[in-house]
Amino acid sequence: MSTDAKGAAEGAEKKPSIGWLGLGIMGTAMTRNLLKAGYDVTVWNRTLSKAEGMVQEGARLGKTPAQVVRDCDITFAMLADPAAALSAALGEDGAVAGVSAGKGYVDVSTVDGDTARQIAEAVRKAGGQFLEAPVSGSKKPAEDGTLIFLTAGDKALFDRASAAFDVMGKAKFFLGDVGQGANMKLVVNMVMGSMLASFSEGLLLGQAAGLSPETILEVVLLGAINAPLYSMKGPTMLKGSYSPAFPLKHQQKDLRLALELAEAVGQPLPVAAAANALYEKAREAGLGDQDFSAVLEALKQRRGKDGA
Ligand SMILES: NC(=O)C1=CN([C@@H]2O[C@H](COP(=O)(O)OP(=O)(O)OC[C@H]3O[C@@H](n4cnc5c(N)ncnc54)[C@H](OP(=O)(O)O)[C@@H]3O)[C@@H](O)[C@H]2O)C=CC1
Ligand SMILES: O=CCCC(=O)O
Repeated sequence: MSTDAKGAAEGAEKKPSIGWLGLGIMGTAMTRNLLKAGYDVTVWNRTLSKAEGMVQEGARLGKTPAQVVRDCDITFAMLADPAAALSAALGEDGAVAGVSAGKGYVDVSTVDGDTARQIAEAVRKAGGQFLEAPVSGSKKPAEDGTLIFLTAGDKALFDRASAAFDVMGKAKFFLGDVGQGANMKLVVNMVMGSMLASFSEGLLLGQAAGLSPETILEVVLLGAINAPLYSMKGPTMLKGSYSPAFPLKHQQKDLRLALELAEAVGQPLPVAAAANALYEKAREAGLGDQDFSAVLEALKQRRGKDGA
């Protein structure tokens, strides 16, 4: 076959059918992009109404995670936390019950390495392939198809799922054995949580000292500490607007998981531990479903309470 003919044959290769478990902020946007790219997608969500919304947009409805896996070549899971990922994979009528030889299961939720390894073991025992693939990037990159996939596990599944990753993302890393994707994701989100907590402290310190928050933001964005995070979140934080792109409860979960990883590998993380305590307070104050930038509000509430 000539190179051109081979290229055309590869281009015409049949797309794998895709299963999707979890239609929250991220899962909804990612599924939508797969549908737009012409994939045959079957969805399941714990709360049925969200899945029905995707059916209106062209997806098929799966009754249980197990049925989705049975009906599809590759199933992705985008679920809240380790408990949700384990329940959808290993619970009654969970995904693993539908796994047989050749099935692929890609968990894109942010979980810890132990959770990913438990699911990997069960999927492989049932004859399937497993890949963890947590993502860097939030609601907007999910909508724009510019996420960054941090994958590890079965390389053959990475290759089979690559075209779908390219629809949903702008970059993909294969990091080796299961657990390394989770570890990379937790490193990134630990830094991010501390950055926004520190930025919030800067805003409040400056304001308490008589500076304008708008000018503080302007100076930050011009200098060496400028980051896309501050230009994205800064303006809405100044307005006190926290419509969730990345819910605060998930940021606190990621700090908690990073601290557990730190304990396991013997690496002290005093800054992340302090940030985690602040996000915990924010959750206690009822801010868990707001964007994680609402950590600013938790700090505001502490003024005058900490002997400051
Ligand atoms: N939002 C973001 O910016 C990013 C989030 N992430 C990570 O992606 C994952 C999903 O995030 P996001 O979409 O924002 O979260 P959401 O809170 O919007 O959605 C969570 C999803 O998990 C489901 N779920 C929760 N608990 C259970 C359970 N016990 N059993 C089954 N399903 C459950 C929810 O179902 P139901 O609708 O029934 O509640 C929903 O589909 C998280 O791990 C998060 O840390 C990663 C990168 C960016
Ligand atoms: O896990 C959430 C990541 C959010 C982001 O990368 O902006």
